[in-house]
Amino acid sequence: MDPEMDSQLKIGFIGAGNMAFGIAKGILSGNALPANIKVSAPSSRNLGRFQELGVAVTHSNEEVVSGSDLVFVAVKPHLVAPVLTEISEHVTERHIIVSVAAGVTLATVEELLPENSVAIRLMPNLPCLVQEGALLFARGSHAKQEDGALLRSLLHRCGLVEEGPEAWIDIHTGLSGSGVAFVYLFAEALAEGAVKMGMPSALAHSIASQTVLGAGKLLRESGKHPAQLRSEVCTPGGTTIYGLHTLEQGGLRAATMSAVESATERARELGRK
Ligand SMILES: NC(=O)C1=CN([C@@H]2O[C@H](COP(=O)(O)OP(=O)(O)OC[C@H]3O[C@@H](n4cnc5c(N)ncnc54)[C@H](O)[C@@H]3O)[C@@H](O)[C@H]2O)C=CC1
Ligand SMILES: O=C(O)[C@@H]1CCC=N1
Repeated sequence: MDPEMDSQLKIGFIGAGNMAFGIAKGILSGNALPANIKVSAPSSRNLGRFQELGVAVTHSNEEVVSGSDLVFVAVKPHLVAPVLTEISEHVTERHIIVSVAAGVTLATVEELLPENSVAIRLMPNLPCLVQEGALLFARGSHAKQEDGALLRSLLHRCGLVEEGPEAWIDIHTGLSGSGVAFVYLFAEALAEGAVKMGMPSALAHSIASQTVLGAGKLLRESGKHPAQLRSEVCTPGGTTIYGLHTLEQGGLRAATMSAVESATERARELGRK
């Protein structure tokens, strides 16, 4: 989409939580204008920070739908059905409805919207806030390639945006939607290890976050397999291989694989509700 169109598209958010805020911030760092964005939530609690972005806020979901071309549904998964039921009569063929709810399938979304509605399922993650998200979307049965292209263009400043089959969305939820929390747990443990060895906590946390950032940036920018980079850090008989041996004994690799598996299974379970 050309930047001109990008700046004219009317964008709505139903739900004013952490993920809506992350996507809104990412979008606003591109060509979208705050005046073209409207957000709804039942209480004013979370709306203040959107107002600080210059975005219009309301308590009416209907108002968001009526005034938008593309609407992100960013409520908790169990609220998607009641919200779609509520807005359904206001959804027309001009709308693109984008659900970011974990687990909720395109079939469920399409069933609750008028026939032939354009629906897209998107799984973002919280680093959209700093334009380093990892987002995967799948198009519903009436969403054309150009609808996907429009969404991709809108989100391009949120981070890496990929399209795939719907079956991969739950996996991406475990890998990346939830995966960021797994990385935070690891970062916390790194820092706590340093605190245990006598380093002041603030410095340990600052160095741990820079270590995660630097490792991630090098991994992405080098395009190397993580095992290759890991071997480049390891001096034979040096410190790293001793530490890695301890991590393997603690089952970090198996535990991490199981974490992605559990989160994926949970997303699938949420989708069956
Ligand atoms: N937080 C994250 O890292 C990620 C969250 N998601 C998905 O995003 C969705 C939202 O998650 P969060 O932002 O974390 O939740 P949150 O609890 O921070 O936000 C939910 C928002 O929905 C609003 N809301 C509640 N009932 C509503 C209604 N009837 N109409 C309009 N708004 C209503 C709440 O006031 C709140 O502002 C979930 O479905 C989750 O699966 C997806 C990827 C990552
Ligand atoms: O925990 C959750 O269910 C959501 C989906 C991915 C990240 N947060």
